[in-house]
Amino acid sequence: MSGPAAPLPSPTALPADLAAALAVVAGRRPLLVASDYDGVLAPLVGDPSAAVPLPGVAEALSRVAAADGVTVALVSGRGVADLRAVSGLAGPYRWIGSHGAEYDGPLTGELAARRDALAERLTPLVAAVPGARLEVKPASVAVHVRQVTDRLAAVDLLTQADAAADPSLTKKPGKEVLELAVTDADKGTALLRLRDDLGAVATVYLGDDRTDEDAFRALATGDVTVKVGEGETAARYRVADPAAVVALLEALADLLA
Ligand SMILES: O=P(O)(O)OC[C@H]1O[C@H](O[C@H]2O[C@H](CO)[C@@H](O)[C@H](O)[C@H]2O)[C@H](O)[C@@H](O)[C@@H]1O
Repeated sequence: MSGPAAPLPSPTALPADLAAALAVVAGRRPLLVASDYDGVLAPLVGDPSAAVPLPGVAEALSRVAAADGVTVALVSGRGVADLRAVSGLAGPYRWIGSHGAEYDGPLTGELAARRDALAERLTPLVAAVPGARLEVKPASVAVHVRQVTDRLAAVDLLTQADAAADPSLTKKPGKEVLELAVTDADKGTALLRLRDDLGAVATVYLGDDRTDEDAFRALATGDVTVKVGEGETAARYRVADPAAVVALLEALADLLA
C-alpha cells in the first residue's frame, strides 16, 4: 500500500550540503558574509537603474549584520554610490564597488579622465545599435546589450567594444555586458583585503557572474562560496536564483540568532 505522496521540495529549499556548511560557518567568529548584488540580491532586469532587491533581502541582511562578530559586505561591479541608491539598502555594511576598485572611499579624479576618454570612443559604437546602453561608472565603462533585440548586432557590438580596448584596460565580461575597466582591481583581491582587515576566520560569499569567480577562487576550502544560477563555477555550492538567496540569508540569520 502506498503512503501519501512526498511533498515536492520547495524551489527555495537549500541543498543539504549547503545547509550543513552554513551551520558550521555560523559558529565561527569573526565571520564575513559578503554578497554580490545584481543577479543575486536583485533579479536581472533590462534597465540597470531598475534592479531592486527581492522582498526579504533587506531584513535578512540586517538580521545577519546584527549578530555579534559578523560583518556584512556588499561587493559589486557597480560604483558604491550607484549601488547604495539603486538598492536602497542601508545598514552597518561594508561597501565595495567597481569590482573592488572602490574599497575605502571614492576613486581619485585621475582615473575619471581615462574613463571619460574611453566612453567617448565607445559612444558612437553603442549609439549605432538600437537597445544598446552605455553605462559610465567610477572606474569603467560598460556596454550593455540585454535590450538589443537583434542578437547578431549584440554580439557584434561586444566584439567591437572588445577590440576597442587598449592593453591598459581590464576586460570584464558579464551577463549581456562587457565592461572595460581603468584599474585591474577584482572582487577576489578586495575580498581577501577585507577579510584580513577584519581578521575574519571564515567567509560566506554569494555571486552569479564571471567577475564573482575571482572571489570564489580567492577563498579557501573552509569558506562557503555559493554560485547563484547555472554555469561553470569555482564555487563549492550552488542555489538556483535570487529567491533561493533570500532563503539562504534567512537560514543564516536564524543560525546566527
Ligand atoms: O557585481 P554585480 O553587483 O553583479 O554587478 C554587475 C553589473 O550589474 C549590472 O548589470 C547587470 O545587471 C543589470 C540589471 O539587472 C542588467 O541589465 C545587465 O544586463 C547586467 O549585466 C550593472 O549595470 C553593472 O554596472 C554591474 O557591473
